[in-house]
Amino acid sequence: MTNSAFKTAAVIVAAGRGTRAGAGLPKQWRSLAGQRVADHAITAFVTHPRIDHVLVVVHPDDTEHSASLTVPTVSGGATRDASVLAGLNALNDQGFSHVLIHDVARAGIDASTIDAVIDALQSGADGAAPALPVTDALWCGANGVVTGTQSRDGLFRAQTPQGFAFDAILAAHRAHPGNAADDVEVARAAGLDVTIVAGNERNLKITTPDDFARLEKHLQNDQRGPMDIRLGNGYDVHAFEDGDHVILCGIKIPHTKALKGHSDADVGMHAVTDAVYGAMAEGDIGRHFPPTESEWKDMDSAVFLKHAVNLAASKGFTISNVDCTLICERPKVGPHAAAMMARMGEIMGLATDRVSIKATTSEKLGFTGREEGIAAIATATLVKP
Ligand SMILES: Nc1ccn([C@@H]2O[C@H](COP(=O)(O)OP(=O)(O)OP(=O)(O)O)[C@@H](O)[C@H]2O)c(=O)n1
Ligand SMILES: C[C@](O)(CO)[C@H](O)COP(=O)(O)O
Repeated sequence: MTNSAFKTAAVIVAAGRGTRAGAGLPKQWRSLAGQRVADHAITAFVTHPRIDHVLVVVHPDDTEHSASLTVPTVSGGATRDASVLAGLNALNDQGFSHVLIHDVARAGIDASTIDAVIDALQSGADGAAPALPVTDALWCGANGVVTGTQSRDGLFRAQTPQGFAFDAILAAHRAHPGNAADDVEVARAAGLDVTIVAGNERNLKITTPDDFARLEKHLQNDQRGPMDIRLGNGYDVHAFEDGDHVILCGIKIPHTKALKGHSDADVGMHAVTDAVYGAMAEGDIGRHFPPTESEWKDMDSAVFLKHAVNLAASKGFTISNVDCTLICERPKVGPHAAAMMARMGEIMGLATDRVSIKATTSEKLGFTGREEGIAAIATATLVKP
């Protein structure tokens, strides 16, 4: 069959009462991730480029809800079979070569599953439907006790949309006595072969109250998009002045000079703090703690780093790692590096294998080589899942 002769309708059955989903509004009219269950399912077909027409089968008592649908509707019957047949009868003689029959309750239906069914039909299959292989062990049971086991070999969990040549499935439904589990059963009773295509876990059928949350989780995961990964860098310099110790990455180290600064002049911690701010495009320490404000005089720089870490957490970021290089001839950093990593990890709530503190000299070149001060450079990685 050429593509021009291939004209596909979708029948979405939505006339059930949803009794297993709990009391109240039938499940198809309840809200899920910002829109009604029915709207999720219908939109997937209406927006699909290979679906030419969408018909929704609704319950006559639901006009208050179905009136706002933007696709044609017909009234369903007392059973799923009867509702499907009502939909097929309504589309008869309208030139559709094929039809996809879908449960409105499978609101997570995605375009690629619809494509897989249509691909199989275009390859010449009488019928095609998505399914997932059974992966759990299967038991028989009675009165809360296992009475036997059942092989799962060759067993599948059937999904919709189930697609068929239009005239063949209409004739099959008209001839069927009723009470079929699905349209594949009806088709097979009429001698049609049905191809299995890959199903999808998010194409679950909302049946019980828990299924709303399960499907919502799938939809949210899909909407979440790629992980947000940010890198920030920080650079700081402090000059030496008279004194007997320096504070580097939170550790007091005896030295022949001190570092000059408004706060405790912890050049390493400042570089890391600026890297965290930088990853969020949140400026630097000076923006959050202006040196013109006396309250930050001689301040423990842990206050600045904690502020940056808390700001990251409030924006949903986790700090994945930080790496800081101290640039100085003296004091020697190596003997203190482990204590520095432990202290920085403690402040940031990070394991020590995510905090790297290392040092280099500048081979006696420049201001660090002349021991006029210490420089530090840092990188931070922030991740939002
Ligand atoms: N008389 C019926 C019965 C069911 N369906 C539709 O068939 C699909 C699968 O049925 P099911 O999940 O069993 O839905 P309900 O019949 O609504 O649920 P319940 O059995 O819990 O009442 C649903 O999209 C449902 O709306 C239908 O159109 N007409
Ligand atoms: C059609 C179906 O969704 C395929 O898995 C399923 O058979 C419908 O079953 P229900 O008993 O009407 O929920």
